[in-house]
This record gives sequence, structure tokens and C-alpha cells, in this order.
Amino acid sequence: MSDNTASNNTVISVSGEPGYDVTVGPGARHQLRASLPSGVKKVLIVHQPSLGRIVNDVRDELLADGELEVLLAEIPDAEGAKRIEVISFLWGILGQSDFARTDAIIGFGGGAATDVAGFAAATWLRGIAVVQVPTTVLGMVDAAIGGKTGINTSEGKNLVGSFWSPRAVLCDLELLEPLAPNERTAGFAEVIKAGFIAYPEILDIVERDPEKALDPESAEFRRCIELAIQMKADVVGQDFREAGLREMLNYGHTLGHAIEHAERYQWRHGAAVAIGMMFAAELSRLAGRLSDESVDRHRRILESLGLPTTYRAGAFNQLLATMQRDKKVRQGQLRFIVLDEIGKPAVMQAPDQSLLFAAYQEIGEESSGAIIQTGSR
Ligand SMILES: NC(=O)c1ccc[n+]([C@@H]2O[C@H](COP(=O)([O-])OP(=O)(O)OC[C@H]3O[C@@H](n4cnc5c(N)ncnc54)[C@H](O)[C@@H]3O)[C@@H](O)[C@H]2O)c1
Ligand SMILES: O=C(O)C(=O)C[C@@H](O)[C@H](O)[C@H](O)COP(=O)(O)O
Ligand SMILES: [Zn+2]
Repeated sequence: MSDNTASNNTVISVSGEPGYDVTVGPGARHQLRASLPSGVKKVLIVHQPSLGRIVNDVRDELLADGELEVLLAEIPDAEGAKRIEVISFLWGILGQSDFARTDAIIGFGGGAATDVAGFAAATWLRGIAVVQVPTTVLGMVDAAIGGKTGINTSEGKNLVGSFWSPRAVLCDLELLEPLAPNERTAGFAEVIKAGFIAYPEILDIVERDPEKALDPESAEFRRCIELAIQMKADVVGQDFREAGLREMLNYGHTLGHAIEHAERYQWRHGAAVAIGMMFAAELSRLAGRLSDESVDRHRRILESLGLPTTYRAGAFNQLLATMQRDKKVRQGQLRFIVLDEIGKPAVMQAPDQSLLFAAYQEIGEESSGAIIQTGSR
């Protein structure tokens, strides 16, 4: 971590063109005015419905110096926002309000909101500034950082989008207070991903006390969050456009995205990724790359947090068809991020369908789906 200021904020820098800072800590949202590029006259705050009250306060704070015009755009909740109609709605507001290249968008909400706000910013006038204020665990450790923006189509998840870096990311830990426990848990799947692919310290913390790791008041929670952010910042700083290294961040996502699609986006992203990581671990083991113990460790850790590790046994063919549209496919061949050991991700090229099926059998059963639907607690 690069800097720990008196205000109890940690600042993690992401290198790139432009580089930017991720500020983590209670009250980080109050740095929003200072995080906007100089010369901005208008800002559009793109936010989820549940955040109306806090967004009004944020608007009042931005209006205080009398220099900004601040507009609000409420978008549909969760994956319902990641649609072209919502982008078109935002383009309409930007057009009718004469947003110029020097103006800015603020993404305020979970990963769905920051993905949409980022994509609107990337496409308006071929690119205006965006500052991200993630309000979920998942948004803070993953979605708001790294500049992957986009929407879903009826064929699959995140099939349309762009790489467009934010000017700043403000992870205000106070904003997590009203977040439902199931959302915190689902978001933690991406924290665990960071543990499996790069920072096993996260896994050790969770193994010692899963409840504490999930408690936003605990030092353990903060340490896990900051390690996951540091990991994402390091990776996207080296490989912004996913030419190689960045693919590791897709651990668990090939099957995970197919599950989200099969469930018509009613499942939480993190929950689907948890199952996807279990599948990738089994695939790694069956290919002789990962030990039985490391696979058991996946299952133990994910289940200790209440994350799912199994999915409908009969769904393999449907999921396989959807996985063919994964962005990592090359010349029609599927590619998976696997592990050679914990902390050592690698790419598996074109695995046999029989191997995929065998790995799927290890995770296939009737799933309860209990914690994972949008809107459940
Ligand atoms: N761009 C990336 O690099 C990247 C990385 C990971 C995930 N994602 C995307 O992020 C999305 C998932 O993000 P998510 O898990 O944050 O889900 P989400 O954005 O759907 O938010 C989850 C729920 O929490 C609510 N919420 C948000 N903040 C809240 C708060 N502070 N208090 C109470 N409720 C709050 C939302 O209204 C929503 O109902 C997926 O679309 C996924 O594809 C993108
Ligand atoms: O930032 C990345 O790169 C990731 O892969 C992070 C993932 O957690 C995230 O869900 C991402 O949106 C998936 O990317 P996609 O390219 O497979 O859509
Ligand atoms: Zn993800």
C-alpha cells in the first residue's frame, strides 16, 4: 500500500495512461470534488435506486462551491442496468444537457452501476472523464478498478464494452453499512479470487475466522479488501487491455458468466464466480496441475463464507454452449484460467470436452441458490 494518511485512508496507485489513485477508507466520498478533473463544469451522477438519499447529500456537497452543475440519473437495479436501453437513456441526458468533452460522469453504486457509468463515459463524445464511487464490496475490490466497462446482450455477459480508465476511485467504507449481508458475501467471492490467484494471505485470514473476515468493522476485513485492491491495481497497471497477464482476473468467470446467463442474471455475479472457481479448481486437479488438498481448500473456504460450490447437474451442455462465446476463446477453442498451485494461475488451452465434463461432474448437483438471488438477504 503506498500511503496511509492521517484520515485513515489508504491510497493505492494504478499505473497507466492516465494513472489514477484508488482511495480506501471511511469518508472517502468527501474527496469527490477534488477528484474531478480541473475545468469540469457539469457532472452526471449515475446511481442505483437504493442510493438516492446518499446521492442527494453528495450532490449538495458538490454544489457547495457554486462552480458545478450536477445532474442525477437513476438507473435500474443490478443487472437490469447493464442493457443498451439504459446506455441510450444516459446518452439522451448527456445530449440534452450539452455535456462537453471537459465534463464528467460519476458512477455511484455496485459493479453494475460502475460498469454502466464507465461505458457511458467511454462512449459519450468518444470519451469523457469518469470517477467511480463503488458502494459494494465487489465494486470496491474489482469492478470500479481497471477500466473494464460494459453491458450484457441476450447472447451473454459483458459482450459489449470498452476499456476506459477512471480518473479516480473512491472506496468509502462507510457506504458499505447498509449493504445486505448476502451482497457482502457474494462480493467477497472476488476477494477470495484474489487470494487463490495471487495473495494467499487472504485465504489464511478467512480460514482463521470467516465471520471476522466478512465483518466490515474488523481489521481483517480491511486487510482483505486492501490486498484484493492492490492485486487488481498491480495487474491492470501492467496489462490494461488484457493481452496476457490480466486474464488471470478471469479465474472462475468462464463457467461463472455462463451460469449468470443461464439464470437470466438473477444470480449474484460473485456467487456464480464462486462456483466457477470450484469448477476451475477441479479442472486443474483432473489435468494433474493442482493437488487434492488445494481443491479441498477451495471448497472449505468458499463454503465457510456461505458461497455456493455446486450447480445443476443437468446443465452442462447449456453452459458449454454459452462458454463458447467467452472472450478468451481463440480460433473456436475454449481457454480456462486454472491454477498450477495456489497463487500460480495459468491458461489451459482447448481442454477436451470429456475433461470439462468430468470436472463439471465434481460440482454438479441440485443447488439451493439460497443466498444468491438479487434482492434476497
Ligand atoms: N468491470 C469489472 O472489472 C468488473 C469486475 C467484477 C464484476 N463486475 C460486474 O459487477 C457486477 C456485480 O456488481 P455487484 O456485486 O456490486 O452488484 P450490483 O451492482 O448489482 O449491486 C448489488 C446490489 O446491491 C445494491 N447496493 C449497492 N450499493 C449498496 C449499498 N451501499 N447499500 C445497500 N445496497 C447497495 C444494489 O442496488 C444492488 O441491488 C456484475 O455485473 C459484474 O459483471 C465488473
Ligand atoms: O478486470 C478484469 O479483467 C476481470 O476479469 C475482473 C472480473 O472479475 C470481472 O467480472 C470482469 O468484468 C470479467 O471480464 P470479462 O472480460 O470476462 O467480461
Ligand atoms: Zn468478476
